[in-house]
Amino acid sequence: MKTNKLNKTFVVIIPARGGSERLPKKNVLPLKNKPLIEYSIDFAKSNLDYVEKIVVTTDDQEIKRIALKNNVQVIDRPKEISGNKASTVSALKHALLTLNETYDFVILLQPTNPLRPKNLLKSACDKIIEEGADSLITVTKNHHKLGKIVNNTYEPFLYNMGQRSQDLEPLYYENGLLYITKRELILDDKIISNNNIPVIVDHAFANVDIDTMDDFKLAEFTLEQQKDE
Ligand SMILES: CC(=O)N[C@H]1[C@H]([C@H](O)[C@H](O)CO)O[C@](O)(C(=O)O)C[C@@H]1O
Repeated sequence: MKTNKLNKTFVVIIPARGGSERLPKKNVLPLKNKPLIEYSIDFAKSNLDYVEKIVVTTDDQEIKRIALKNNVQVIDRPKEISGNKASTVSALKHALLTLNETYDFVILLQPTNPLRPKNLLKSACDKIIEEGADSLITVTKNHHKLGKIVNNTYEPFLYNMGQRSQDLEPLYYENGLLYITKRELILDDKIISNNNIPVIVDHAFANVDIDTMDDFKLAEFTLEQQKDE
């Protein structure tokens, strides 16, 4: 296996089920004429100085065809772990156990987060190695004043009504852009552990996480805006 400057091996795994419910066939929907999954494949390919291998795991023939056309390895994801309740980690674990090679870290790229800042993967890999962590997750600062509805009444959550937003305790959301996890953790059915580190992403791309047609339209809009900058 070739090694990168970090002397660790990274495999990118892109899990792409065929049977999305809210937005049918979402992983292959054309975003500006390119199937959604190709954004993650291309992103991984632009980082081949860090990444040893790119793998798509899928139960779907069309996704398989697109992945093969892009020259990446395909792992056939068994039906039992391809339903709408199947966890992402079960697909990653199956892929790792199916591959003949052993890698130090898995980089998970979700096809539903097609837009990522250019240097995200390299800076995240550098960070997890520098800090000696076993897992890494990308997050973004939340700018909403969140609350709960209890007994038909709104209750502010972790703030007081009228409190200035600058004075609130910062909260972050999981943006889904990228995860890095040590092989052993995945084999133990975990994507992040208590020893994880966050990478804070402050970029419009972090708002794009596609579950619905509205999310898809936001992706189109965000991509269009970015082109103008
Ligand atoms: C690695 C991981 O846990 N992925 C999960 C993602 C992310 O939590 C989300 O994309 C973050 O924005 O959410 C799901 O797609 C979802 O909510 O249906 C389930 C999926 O297993």
